[in-house]
Amino acid sequence: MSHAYYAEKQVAVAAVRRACALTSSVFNKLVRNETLTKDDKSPVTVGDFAAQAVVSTILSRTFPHDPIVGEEDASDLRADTGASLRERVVALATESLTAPLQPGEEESWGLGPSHKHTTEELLAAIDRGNYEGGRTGRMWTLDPIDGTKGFLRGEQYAVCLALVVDARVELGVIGCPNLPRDPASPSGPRGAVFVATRGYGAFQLPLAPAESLQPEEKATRLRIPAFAMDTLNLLESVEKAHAKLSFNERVARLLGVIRPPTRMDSQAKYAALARGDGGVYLRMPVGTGYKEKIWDHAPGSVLVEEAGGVISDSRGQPLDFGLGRTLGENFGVVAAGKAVHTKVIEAIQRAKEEEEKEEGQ
Ligand SMILES: Nc1ncnc2c1ncn2[C@@H]1O[C@H](COP(=O)(O)OS(=O)(=O)O)[C@@H](OP(=O)(O)O)[C@H]1O
Ligand SMILES: [Mg+2]
Ligand SMILES: [Mg+2]
Ligand SMILES: [Mg+2]
Repeated sequence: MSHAYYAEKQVAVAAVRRACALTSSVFNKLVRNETLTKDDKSPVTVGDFAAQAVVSTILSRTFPHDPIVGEEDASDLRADTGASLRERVVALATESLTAPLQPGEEESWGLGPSHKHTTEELLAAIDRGNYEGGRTGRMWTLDPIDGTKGFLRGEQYAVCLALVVDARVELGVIGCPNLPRDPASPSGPRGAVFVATRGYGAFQLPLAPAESLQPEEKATRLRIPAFAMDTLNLLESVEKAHAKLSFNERVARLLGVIRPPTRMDSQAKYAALARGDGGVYLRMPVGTGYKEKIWDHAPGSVLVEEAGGVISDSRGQPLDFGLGRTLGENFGVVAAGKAVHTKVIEAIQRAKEEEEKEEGQ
């Protein structure tokens, strides 16, 4: 097989799968048995750091010249006060990296029982995520746990990785350990990986590598279906501090949407959209001047586009992944199937006018 970025896709899927196994095990070992309440936020911190160490280690072996824009850095772990956290991160990352090779993985990726990983190497791997981003060249962007709050609640979160080349997202991988495999059976088996390479479509793969000896074999191609306004619903953030949900309500009313919104943490929202489980991703800024991070949208954007959808800011302008670690000026994010997207942008305009009128009274 030799489609564009095929090697990158194989590595990225494997890395995200390893990181998903790690974060699930952190949740089972540390969160569910209440270690969290004793030691405040550290379980998630441990999960974030260790997952970033694992993905970055794999990328540094396979694509040593590619910089990484990652959410986390190791400064807290290097501090004297970080000693116990550091030990746990090193143990978790080592356990994950030295687990037996899975189908499709190679020992030269730094994986398997024969490899040693020193503390300094793992901290350096985390710190490789410090790249400042930019308009030209290749770079990866990594969110080791997207939807931290969802992770802690045992709800949705995602391990997210994208390859950006000259400010264009070419490849996106989103691992969703808690997402139902089949949206038609919400209480059925959970866990899936979503992958899109630009020009080659969007796919859902099994979370467990052993279930897909040939990665394409068990892949389901994703297309956003056409929605009528009475079947449409909004996909939105759980956290009120992350998005202006009252504005979403206004937009839904103007669109004639009847179904209630689906609230879900993380880029699992983009995965749901890509497979037709919800018709619009709508995220409006809350007015605090927060700048959206590229790792929170890069993988989701290519997934949605390859599923036949459109993603833009709330004025219909493309998202710009070439500005650095953030999307710069924040005017929200809208993603949907083509026809619906146009209607949502219009409705947002009307909703803004409505809001301004009310505020002016
Ligand atoms: N103030 C503010 N405004 C907007 N967005 C913010 C804000 N603060 C955080 N974040 C980012 O939101 C990421 C979580 O994804 P969502 O907001 O889609 O989900 S949810 O809010 O948790 O339901 C979350 O990603 P993680 O930190 O990886 O969990 C943040 O990057
Ligand atoms: Mg995030
Ligand atoms: Mg995160
Ligand atoms: Mg975070």
